[in-house]
Amino acid sequence: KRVAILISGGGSNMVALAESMVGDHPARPCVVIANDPDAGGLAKAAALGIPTAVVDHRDFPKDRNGFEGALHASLEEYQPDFVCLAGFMRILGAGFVGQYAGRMLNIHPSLLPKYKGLHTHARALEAGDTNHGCSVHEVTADLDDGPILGQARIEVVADDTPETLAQRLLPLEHQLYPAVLRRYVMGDRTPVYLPSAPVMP
Ligand SMILES: N[C@@H]1O[C@H](COP(=O)(O)O)[C@@H](O)[C@H]1O
Repeated sequence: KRVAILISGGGSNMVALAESMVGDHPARPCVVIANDPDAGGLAKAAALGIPTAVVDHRDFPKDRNGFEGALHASLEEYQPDFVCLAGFMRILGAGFVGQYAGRMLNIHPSLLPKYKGLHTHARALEAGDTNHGCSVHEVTADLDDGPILGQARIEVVADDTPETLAQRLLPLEHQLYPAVLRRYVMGDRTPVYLPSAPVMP
Protein backbone atom coordinates (compact mmCIF):
# COMPACT_ATOMS: atom_id res chain seq x y z
CA LYS A 1 0.00 0.00 0.00
CA ARG A 2 1.18 3.55 -0.75
CA VAL A 3 0.94 6.24 1.96
CA ALA A 4 1.28 9.96 1.30
CA ILE A 5 2.08 12.22 4.28
CA LEU A 6 1.17 15.92 4.44
CA ILE A 7 3.14 18.19 6.78
CA SER A 8 3.48 21.90 7.61
CA GLY A 9 6.36 21.92 10.09
CA GLY A 10 9.11 19.85 11.69
CA GLY A 11 7.60 16.53 10.70
CA SER A 12 8.37 14.44 13.79
CA ASN A 13 5.12 12.49 13.32
CA MET A 14 5.99 12.00 9.64
CA VAL A 15 9.35 10.51 10.65
CA ALA A 16 7.65 8.19 13.16
CA LEU A 17 5.20 7.01 10.48
CA ALA A 18 7.92 6.58 7.82
CA GLU A 19 10.26 4.69 10.16
CA SER A 20 7.41 2.33 11.13
CA MET A 21 6.68 1.34 7.50
CA VAL A 22 9.51 -1.19 7.16
CA GLY A 23 9.91 -4.95 7.06
CA ASP A 24 6.58 -6.80 7.03
CA HIS A 25 4.57 -3.58 7.30
CA PRO A 26 1.97 -3.68 4.47
CA ALA A 27 2.59 -0.05 3.49
CA ARG A 28 5.38 2.28 2.39
CA PRO A 29 5.58 6.08 2.27
CA CYS A 30 5.26 7.26 -1.36
CA VAL A 31 5.62 11.07 -0.89
CA VAL A 32 5.83 13.81 1.72
CA ILE A 33 4.13 17.05 0.69
CA ALA A 34 4.41 20.34 2.62
CA ASN A 35 2.41 23.55 2.21
CA ASP A 36 5.50 25.49 3.30
CA PRO A 37 8.86 25.28 1.47
CA ASP A 38 10.60 25.98 4.80
CA ALA A 39 8.96 23.03 6.61
CA GLY A 40 11.80 21.31 8.48
CA GLY A 41 10.26 17.91 7.78
CA LEU A 42 11.09 18.10 4.04
CA ALA A 43 14.80 17.57 4.68
CA LYS A 44 14.01 14.73 7.12
CA ALA A 45 11.87 13.02 4.48
CA ALA A 46 14.58 13.43 1.84
CA ALA A 47 17.12 11.96 4.28
CA LEU A 48 14.81 8.92 4.60
CA GLY A 49 14.79 8.61 0.80
CA ILE A 50 11.14 9.66 0.43
CA PRO A 51 10.14 11.85 -2.55
CA THR A 52 9.02 15.31 -1.48
CA ALA A 53 6.92 18.10 -2.97
CA VAL A 54 5.70 21.55 -1.96
CA VAL A 55 2.30 23.09 -2.67
CA ASP A 56 2.51 26.52 -1.05
CA HIS A 57 -0.92 27.85 0.00
CA ARG A 58 0.48 31.39 -0.27
CA ASP A 59 0.60 30.92 -4.04
CA PHE A 60 -3.23 30.76 -3.87
CA PRO A 61 -4.26 33.87 -1.91
CA LYS A 62 -7.97 33.66 -1.06
CA ASP A 63 -8.27 30.72 -3.47
CA ARG A 64 -8.81 27.56 -1.44
CA ASN A 65 -10.12 25.64 -4.45
CA GLY A 66 -6.99 26.54 -6.36
CA PHE A 67 -4.78 25.39 -3.51
CA GLU A 68 -6.68 22.15 -2.98
CA GLY A 69 -6.74 21.45 -6.71
CA ALA A 70 -2.97 21.81 -6.88
CA LEU A 71 -2.54 19.70 -3.75
CA HIS A 72 -4.74 16.96 -5.21
CA ALA A 73 -2.82 17.01 -8.51
CA SER A 74 0.48 16.76 -6.67
CA LEU A 75 -0.80 13.89 -4.53
CA GLU A 76 -2.17 11.97 -7.51
CA GLU A 77 1.25 12.02 -9.17
CA TYR A 78 2.16 9.48 -6.47
CA GLN A 79 -1.08 7.50 -6.54
CA PRO A 80 -1.50 7.14 -2.75
CA ASP A 81 -3.85 4.52 -1.31
CA PHE A 82 -3.87 6.40 1.99
CA VAL A 83 -3.12 9.95 3.15
CA CYS A 84 -1.81 10.90 6.61
CA LEU A 85 -2.05 14.47 7.89
CA ALA A 86 0.91 14.88 10.25
CA GLY A 87 1.12 18.37 11.73
CA PHE A 88 -0.58 19.66 8.56
CA MET A 89 -2.04 23.01 9.55
CA ARG A 90 -4.33 23.85 6.61
CA ILE A 91 -8.08 23.16 6.96
CA LEU A 92 -9.19 21.03 4.00
CA GLY A 93 -12.64 21.51 2.42
CA ALA A 94 -15.36 18.90 1.96
CA GLY A 95 -14.60 18.53 -1.75
CA PHE A 96 -10.96 17.64 -1.16
CA VAL A 97 -11.71 15.42 1.84
CA GLY A 98 -14.39 13.59 -0.15
CA GLN A 99 -11.74 12.46 -2.67
CA TYR A 100 -9.95 10.60 0.15
CA ALA A 101 -13.02 9.50 2.13
CA GLY A 102 -12.28 6.45 4.27
CA ARG A 103 -8.54 6.58 3.56
CA MET A 104 -7.24 9.76 5.23
CA LEU A 105 -6.05 10.08 8.86
CA ASN A 106 -5.09 12.99 11.09
CA ILE A 107 -3.40 13.31 14.48
CA HIS A 108 -4.75 15.93 16.87
CA PRO A 109 -3.18 16.89 20.23
CA SER A 110 -6.26 16.51 22.43
CA LEU A 111 -8.63 13.80 23.70
CA LEU A 112 -11.27 14.35 21.01
CA PRO A 113 -14.04 15.32 20.91
CA LYS A 114 -12.61 17.81 23.44
CA TYR A 115 -10.70 20.83 22.14
CA LYS A 116 -11.09 20.69 18.37
CA GLY A 117 -8.98 23.34 16.65
CA LEU A 118 -5.94 25.12 18.02
CA HIS A 119 -4.22 25.71 21.41
CA THR A 120 -5.38 22.40 22.83
CA HIS A 121 -2.80 22.21 25.63
CA ALA A 122 -3.59 25.70 26.98
CA ARG A 123 -7.33 24.99 26.82
CA ALA A 124 -6.97 21.72 28.75
CA LEU A 125 -4.98 23.52 31.44
CA GLU A 126 -7.44 26.42 31.60
CA ALA A 127 -10.25 23.90 32.10
CA GLY A 128 -8.34 22.25 34.97
CA ASP A 129 -8.34 18.85 33.27
CA THR A 130 -6.50 16.04 35.12
CA ASN A 131 -6.04 14.03 31.93
CA HIS A 132 -4.95 15.15 28.49
CA GLY A 133 -3.81 13.39 25.37
CA CYS A 134 -3.87 13.03 21.62
CA SER A 135 -6.15 11.35 19.11
CA VAL A 136 -5.85 9.83 15.66
CA HIS A 137 -9.06 10.09 13.69
CA GLU A 138 -10.32 9.52 10.18
CA VAL A 139 -10.69 12.83 8.38
CA THR A 140 -14.20 13.96 7.47
CA ALA A 141 -15.55 17.29 6.22
CA ASP A 142 -15.92 18.67 9.77
CA LEU A 143 -12.69 19.79 11.46
CA ASP A 144 -11.20 17.25 13.91
CA ASP A 145 -14.53 15.41 13.91
CA GLY A 146 -14.17 12.02 12.17
CA PRO A 147 -14.26 8.54 13.78
CA ILE A 148 -11.59 8.20 16.48
CA LEU A 149 -9.23 5.30 15.76
CA GLY A 150 -6.79 5.79 18.63
CA GLN A 151 -6.05 7.83 21.72
CA ALA A 152 -3.10 8.24 24.07
CA ARG A 153 -3.59 9.66 27.52
CA ILE A 154 -1.31 11.42 29.99
CA GLU A 155 -1.86 12.81 33.45
CA VAL A 156 -1.75 16.57 33.91
CA VAL A 157 0.55 17.48 36.80
CA ALA A 158 0.44 20.58 38.99
CA ASP A 159 3.14 22.69 37.33
CA ASP A 160 2.33 21.69 33.75
CA THR A 161 2.43 24.36 31.04
CA PRO A 162 1.30 24.05 27.41
CA GLU A 163 4.95 23.47 26.53
CA THR A 164 5.54 20.69 29.07
CA LEU A 165 2.29 18.98 28.01
CA ALA A 166 3.30 19.16 24.34
CA GLN A 167 6.74 17.77 25.18
CA ARG A 168 5.36 14.82 27.17
CA LEU A 169 2.69 14.10 24.56
CA LEU A 170 4.83 14.10 21.40
CA PRO A 171 6.59 10.74 22.13
CA LEU A 172 3.14 9.19 22.66
CA GLU A 173 1.96 10.66 19.35
CA HIS A 174 4.93 8.93 17.72
CA GLN A 175 3.77 5.59 19.14
CA LEU A 176 0.05 6.05 18.57
CA TYR A 177 -0.01 7.23 14.95
CA PRO A 178 2.08 4.31 13.54
CA ALA A 179 0.04 1.81 15.60
CA VAL A 180 -3.22 3.14 14.15
CA LEU A 181 -1.86 3.39 10.61
CA ARG A 182 -0.70 -0.23 10.63
CA ARG A 183 -4.22 -1.44 11.47
CA TYR A 184 -5.91 1.07 9.17
CA VAL A 185 -4.06 0.04 6.01
CA MET A 186 -5.15 -3.54 6.73
CA GLY A 187 -8.77 -2.46 7.07
CA ASP A 188 -8.79 -2.94 10.87
CA ARG A 189 -10.57 -0.02 12.53
CA THR A 190 -10.26 -1.38 16.09
CA PRO A 191 -9.22 1.64 18.17
CA VAL A 192 -5.77 1.75 19.77
CA TYR A 193 -5.47 3.08 23.33
CA LEU A 194 -2.16 4.05 24.95
CA PRO A 195 -1.17 3.27 27.57
CA SER A 196 -3.11 0.06 27.42
CA ALA A 197 -3.47 0.29 31.22
CA PRO A 198 -5.82 3.24 31.99
CA VAL A 199 -4.31 6.39 33.64
CA MET A 200 -6.09 6.76 36.99
CA PRO A 201 -7.54 10.32 37.53
N1 LIG B 1 -0.98 18.57 14.81
C1 LIG B 1 0.02 18.63 15.84
O1 LIG B 1 1.12 19.38 15.41
C2 LIG B 1 2.29 18.91 16.07
C3 LIG B 1 3.22 18.70 14.92
O2 LIG B 1 4.28 17.99 15.15
P1 LIG B 1 5.26 17.47 13.98
O3 LIG B 1 4.73 16.15 13.51
O4 LIG B 1 5.27 18.48 12.87
O5 LIG B 1 6.58 17.37 14.66
C4 LIG B 1 1.88 17.64 16.81
O6 LIG B 1 1.69 17.87 18.18
C5 LIG B 1 0.56 17.29 16.19
O7 LIG B 1 -0.34 16.65 17.08
